[in-house]
Amino acid sequence: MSMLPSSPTLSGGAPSMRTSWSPLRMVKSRKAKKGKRLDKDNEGKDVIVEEPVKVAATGPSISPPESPSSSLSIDSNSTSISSFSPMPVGILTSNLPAPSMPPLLPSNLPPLPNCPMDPDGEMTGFVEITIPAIAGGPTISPASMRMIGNTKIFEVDASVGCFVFQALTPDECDALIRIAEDHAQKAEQADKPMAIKGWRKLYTYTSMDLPVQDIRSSMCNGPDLKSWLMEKICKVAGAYYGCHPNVLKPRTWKEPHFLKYTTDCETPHCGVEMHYDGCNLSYSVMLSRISEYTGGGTYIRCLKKTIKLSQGQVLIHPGELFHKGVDITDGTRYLVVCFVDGFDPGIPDPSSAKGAHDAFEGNTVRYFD
Ligand SMILES: O=C(O)CCC(=O)C(=O)O
Ligand SMILES: [Fe+2]
Repeated sequence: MSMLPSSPTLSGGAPSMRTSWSPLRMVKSRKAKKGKRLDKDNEGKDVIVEEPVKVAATGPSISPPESPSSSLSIDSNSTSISSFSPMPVGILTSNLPAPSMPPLLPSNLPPLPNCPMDPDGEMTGFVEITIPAIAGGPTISPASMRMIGNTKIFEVDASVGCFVFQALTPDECDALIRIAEDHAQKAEQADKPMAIKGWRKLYTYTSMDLPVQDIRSSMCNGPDLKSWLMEKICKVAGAYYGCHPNVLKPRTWKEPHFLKYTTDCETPHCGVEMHYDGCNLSYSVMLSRISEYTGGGTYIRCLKKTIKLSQGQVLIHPGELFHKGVDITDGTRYLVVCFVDGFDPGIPDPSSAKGAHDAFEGNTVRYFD
């Protein structure tokens, strides 16, 4: 069931309040199962990761374990989510001086959109507006947009729980790229055994990865980018899926991680073949400007769509959806990717059986404010 309108229409009248929609409607109670993914351990060896599903989606009344009360409102002045896994001891080995930091962490986070859920489990307060996407990609496609708090959500397809929103500002994205590259440059210069590690292969299908946590390690007192990113994304993701943001956790210490594609090196890393992430939810924040690379985008197999995000937009999708990172043909494309566990939206991939790597086909879609 696609929520996309059949033709691109612009609703002229006032936005309609939609009360019947809820992603929870699509949630099926399923037997707990294990996600599987080929992975690399800290030493670079291949391992198969089996992640038991921690919280199955059985309905809207989920009490988060770390939540002080069952209320879904969160202190909007809080700048960190206390439940994130601490850094492993032994990583903080660098005594390099902390580089001067751009003003990345805002002192006041924007107000948290309260999870709009009434006692009967209905999502309320969503405003649905049908808008046409603006030309800019090879293909123009309409998007269904709704609000969660002050955040505009572009639903790529609600039936598979796949959506886009503006998570970071362009300045924040530029700062993150600079921080990651500074870190990687230091790693190249650093002497062993105190060496910090730069771009490296952490997963089977990607080869230029860098855990966000490493940044903190190399800066000693660097910013807790991990918590900052998780909070920014999970507030909205939690509200969308109907779970408390604090139950959403990075799958391992490697998450979230920077991911770099470039044609500008000896062994170019241009894309990622078709795969599923095997976690509960995945997010990918686009750090690069569209103009900084050609090709690229995230192809979602069941939707036959390649999504090209604008700088600062994040794509969120269930970890079971098959997708691929389409090859770039020029330039550099940076993302922050995170494999998230803790809440299973219970949305299986509706396309063919897992394991089939079908050919790239379909439209390219961009979403605009
Ligand atoms: O490049 C992309 O857009 C997707 C990356 C991805 O799927 C992954 O790292 O698991
Ligand atoms: Fe992926």
